[in-house]
Amino acid sequence: MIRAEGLRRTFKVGKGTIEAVREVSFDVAAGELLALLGPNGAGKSTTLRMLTTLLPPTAGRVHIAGFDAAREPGRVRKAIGYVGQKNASGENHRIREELITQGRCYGLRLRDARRRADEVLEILGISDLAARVPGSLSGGQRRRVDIALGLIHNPSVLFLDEPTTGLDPHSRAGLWDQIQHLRREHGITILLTTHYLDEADQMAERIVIVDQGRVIANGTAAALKADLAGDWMHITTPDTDSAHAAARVAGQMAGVLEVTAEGQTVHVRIADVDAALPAYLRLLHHNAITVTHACMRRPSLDDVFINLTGRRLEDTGHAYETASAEPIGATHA
Ligand SMILES: Nc1ncnc2c1ncn2[C@@H]1O[C@H](COP(=O)(O)OP(=O)(O)OP(=O)(O)O)[C@@H](O)[C@H]1O
Repeated sequence: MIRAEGLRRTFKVGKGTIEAVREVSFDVAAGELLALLGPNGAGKSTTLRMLTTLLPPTAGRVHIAGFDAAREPGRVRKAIGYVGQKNASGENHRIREELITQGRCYGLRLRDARRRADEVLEILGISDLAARVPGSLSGGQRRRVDIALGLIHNPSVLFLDEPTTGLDPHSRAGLWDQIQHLRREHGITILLTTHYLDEADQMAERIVIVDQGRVIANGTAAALKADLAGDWMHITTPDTDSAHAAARVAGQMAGVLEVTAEGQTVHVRIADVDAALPAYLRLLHHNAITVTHACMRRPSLDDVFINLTGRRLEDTGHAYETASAEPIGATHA
């Protein structure tokens, strides 16, 4: 449904050139929900703007719903909805009237625009806001109105640029329910960008990680974590000699990716920790090594990013907090 092939975009700034997108290629199947994740300045918004015909690529091709974006931009625009980072509705226009006006801009007859406006209000669960003006709404309500506007012409593909940024955790969870509902009940293909690692982890079917204008990973959260990070086991021993002995034992186990001894503790990165931890404890017992504490940790998407780039997502820009760490009502620039 969405195909990005060798996308590249440079910007001239003064005498220099910024390579915002160097090489981005991926596909999104019909009905799939894909999250584009990456640090600030990675090239996510630029990619989205190229996919939605708002910006011509320096090189590469875009196909949406079978149409070539360079040759048939009008048909692509009819097939897609785009919800940018800024609010799309006028401050003082009543929501339903705004929806009807924008529906008319897409060529809907008045009767159809009215019917569709009521439909999208219903889909987004905001029928009670029909007569309100955007200026009087909460952040979460406004984002729903923006998405309703993006859906007014009944697109089969929806692009959302950081739809949950600036929302409190409760509104964010509610909006995600709506986004999941759009995909599940209405079969809409959705591509969104997000800052929130845990949000991408829990909600997206597939994640494309972008860094410095390039795709560096593409897969389900579970597959990325299993392939690129591995699970961890941590065990503590009574003394450093025991820890070193325990590290040697771990080094002989199948599936081990990394072993470090730190004081009395041993950290082991390994595939399939569920099976590995009991096996490791049995081996340590067999080697007469005492264990005073043992635990395991599944990797996060941040671990995936560290393994790919050597940097933490949190350190690469601002605003890479996890959803739960953000105070209620916080906003982002
Ligand atoms: N119109 C422009 N002119 C010059 N440079 C630009 C322009 N648009 C984007 N850039 C630069 O291209 C790079 C990629 O920007 P982009 O907005 O695509 O990143 P992003 O991943 O969406 O970041 P964020 O998460 O902060 O929105 C950045 O260095 C940005 O400053």
